[in-house]
Amino acid sequence: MFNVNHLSFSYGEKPVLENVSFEIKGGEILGILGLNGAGKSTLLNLIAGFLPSEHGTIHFQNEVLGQQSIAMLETHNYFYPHLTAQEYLHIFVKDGQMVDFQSWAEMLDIPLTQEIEGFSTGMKKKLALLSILLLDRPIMILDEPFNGLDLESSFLLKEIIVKLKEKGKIIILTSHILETLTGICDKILWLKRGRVEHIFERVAFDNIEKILKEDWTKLDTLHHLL
Ligand SMILES: Nc1ncnc2c1ncn2[C@@H]1O[C@H](COP(=O)(O)OP(=O)(O)OP(=O)(O)O)[C@@H](O)[C@H]1O
Repeated sequence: MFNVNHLSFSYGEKPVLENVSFEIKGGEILGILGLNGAGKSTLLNLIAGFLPSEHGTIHFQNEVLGQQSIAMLETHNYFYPHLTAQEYLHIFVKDGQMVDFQSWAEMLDIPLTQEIEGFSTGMKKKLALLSILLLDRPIMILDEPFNGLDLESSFLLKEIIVKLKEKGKIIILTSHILETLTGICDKILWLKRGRVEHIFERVAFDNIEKILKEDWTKLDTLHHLL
């Protein structure tokens, strides 16, 4: 079980997350939904330990979450440009771990011997994704993993996420595409201005769009402007 309890965070004087709590079981996928600036990336960065948590607790299997339990795919991926993909991936391989690089690379269309400098955005995303798959941690955090992926890669990524779930991983992901989240998630947490507005269980997924639209007040302005 993975538990986030009463997590709050501010950038300086600016509060960004307030009293965020949720829990996920092994083999569950939690989607995080929220408008731009709602605090999704901040929440994921706190969980991954990239930001210092100030208030609240994060536990995995009844212990304070350790970084060795978690792997995160960030929205933007940074690489040393003159490494080849293969050299980069080798950084993540554990002693004795057998990896069929060739098959992975062919499946994801990653040119193994090419320097990362010449990679497109989508290729970099897939390389970063493969690197965290090699880490094989029990908790996988994917911040907008579908951004920049072509149709085939998006389809493959969905399959990968479902396989990871079947293996008992805990997966937390964000997406701005509602259908992406409703298609694969077990629960969807709606983050609104840094607070948990609602956690939707799968049975309530059909209502999400209606509920979100009721919350949006800008349509009148749009009709007025056009
Ligand atoms: N390094 C930072 N310093 C100060 N404020 C920040 C910083 N990073 C983010 N913020 C602010 O924190 C709030 C939440 O940002 P965050 O990136 O977590 O939102 P998000 O939900 O991931 O947004 P998006 O959907 O646009 O990616 C925003 O108001 C943003 O301006």
